[in-house]
Formats: sequence, structure tokens, C-alpha cells
Amino acid sequence: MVDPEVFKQRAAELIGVGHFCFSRGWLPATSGNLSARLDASRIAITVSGRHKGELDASGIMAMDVEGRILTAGCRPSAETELHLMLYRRDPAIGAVLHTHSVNATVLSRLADDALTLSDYEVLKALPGIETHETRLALPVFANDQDIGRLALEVERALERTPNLPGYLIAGHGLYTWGSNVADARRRIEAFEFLLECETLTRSMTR
Ligand SMILES: CSC[C@@H](O)[C@@H](O)C(=O)COP(=O)(O)O
Ligand SMILES: [Zn+2]
Repeated sequence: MVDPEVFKQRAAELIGVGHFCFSRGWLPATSGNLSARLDASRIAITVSGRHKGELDASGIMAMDVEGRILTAGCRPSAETELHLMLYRRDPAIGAVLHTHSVNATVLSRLADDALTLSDYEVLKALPGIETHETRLALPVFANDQDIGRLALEVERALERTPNLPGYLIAGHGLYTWGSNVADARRRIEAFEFLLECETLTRSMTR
């Protein structure tokens, strides 16, 4: 059974990060989805179609990692499988965040299979990176309305590169994760900063 106190706490964290990311312009309209682990087999996730700038407790529901709905009457994010796949494969993952910023959308359309980020100090905000002298190849997957098929493709990439800290979907947005909501939020902030630097650099050096 879902512990109601844990659910309440995780829901408050997701509402907070939703408001924060919306205020930064990373979640326009009703885009993006947010989730947090409740326990070994259950998560809290945003209800589909909710505006993340106006998110409240009614916009957060519980599910198990196999996809069973635990909050009656709620429809989970259309991209739920991209979250569940991560929770199933790695028990250390405590939160998954997906944003739709302008920079993630534009750069993902310009890159082929990956967007290379290198020689930025802020790379060190990402797990396992200890120097700016790092080349991070952030994978870019083709957008796909078949989310199960896309999740399988992402999973194959994670098998090849288990330490991947995130990925882009072309013309769509960014996915990243962390050990808890605060950790995943730091990664979103780092990625969004890096993507903005890339956009500016490319537009100033053409
Ligand atoms: C409103 S456009 C964005 C959606 O199509 C989708 O990509 C998205 O991120 C939000 O879907 P949702 O079902 O609300 O979680
Ligand atoms: Zn999306």
C-alpha cells in the first residue's frame, strides 16, 4: 500500500519543481511530466494534460512500476513508460523529470544522433563528471508517438552507456533523472544552462 505521508511529501516536491520549471520557461502549455519514487515498486507521477505552472495535489497520482494505476479515476502522463522503464532498471533512481524548453527543442532538431557538450565547468554538476575537459555525447532520439517503442530504444542506449545522465528527443525535449527530486532538479538546471550556452554560442558564431 502507498504510504500516504510519503505520497504527500513526494507530491509537494513534484508540485514545487513543476512551478519552478514552468517559471523558467521550460514547461510551456501543458508540456512535460514529472515523477518521484514512493518505494521499491511504486511512483508518484503527473496526471496527463495538467499545466505544470498551476500544478496542485489533484495533478499527482500513484502507479506501480509495472504501469498499474493506484489512484482511481486519474490518467497518467502519456509518456509514463519513459519514466517506468528507468525506475524498473535502476533502484537508485528516485525522480525523473521531462522538460520542453526552447533550447532543448531547437538544438535537438539540429543534432544528428547526439549533441556534444564539452569544456563547460557546469558539466561537473552531472554525475560522474569531474572536469570541464569532458565530452558528453547527449543522445538524441527521433520523436515517436509510440512511447513504448521509444522507451525500448532509450533502454538499449542505457545498456550501451549505463551512466548516461539524460537524453533529448528531437523537436520534443529533455529527460533526466536523479536520486531524488532535488537531485534531478539540479541536473535539469545544469542541462538547461548548458543547452542555453550552446544555442547562444551557435547563434553568435555563425
Ligand atoms: C502539450 S504538448 C506535450 C505533450 O504532448 C507531451 O510531450 C508532454 O510532455 C506532456 O504530456 P502529458 O501526458 O501531460 O504528460
Ligand atoms: Zn513531452
